Amino acid sequence: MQMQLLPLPLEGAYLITLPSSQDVRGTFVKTFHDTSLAAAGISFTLRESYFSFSHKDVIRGMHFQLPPHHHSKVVFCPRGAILDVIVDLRAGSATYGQYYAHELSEDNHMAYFIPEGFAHGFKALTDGAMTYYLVSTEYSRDHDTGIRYDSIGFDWGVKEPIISARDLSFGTLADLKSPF
Ligand SMILES: Cc1cn([C@H]2C[C@H](O)[C@@H](COP(=O)(O)OP(=O)(O)O[C@H]3O[C@@H](C)C(=O)[C@@H](O)[C@H]3O)O2)c(=O)[nH]c1=O
Repeated sequence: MQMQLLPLPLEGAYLITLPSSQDVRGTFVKTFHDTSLAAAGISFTLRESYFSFSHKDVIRGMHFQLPPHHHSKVVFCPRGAILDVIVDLRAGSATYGQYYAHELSEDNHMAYFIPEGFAHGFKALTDGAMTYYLVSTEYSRDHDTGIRYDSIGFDWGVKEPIISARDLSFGTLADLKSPF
């Protein structure tokens, strides 16, 4: 089962169509295939994996880890649906500060490959939406940070999101001095 990687306008980021098959028992979905990523020039070593469940209209983000614990991630949504957003934070990048948004869901079997130097966040479109991560570094509390979700120029389509106090405490994209 090869994966189709669609290059995004933000260089190095991809949308992946996860290969799937259905039969009388249900659905089978492949979530990671090293050879497919390598064919796109991506070297990814899995160091940590986790998932969250979110109520509808929860926003989590926009998160990243600081160097030297910065990472790339594969993100997908095995249950429900999320509106997933990435922002290029690479100093000197032609698309610095630009975002890309796409729905990931249990129905479309889409995933992101998010390279190092990006912030990531999402809005849950359904109750109990599951967000699943494969990550290339381990969690480091002292390096885990972010920028305000509402400072990236993206219309999240929700007036009063459910969001953590930590996510509301972040600085803005405009005030960020890129660590990447
Ligand atoms: C991310 C993370 C959190 N934690 C702890 C910290 C805290 O007590 C609890 C919940 O953490 P958070 O509130 O940061 O969870 P959450 O807001 O879901 O964090 C996630 O957000 C999205 C947008 C991402 O891109 C992920 O990489 C991750 O940062 O889990 C870990 O132990 N390991 C981890 O890898």
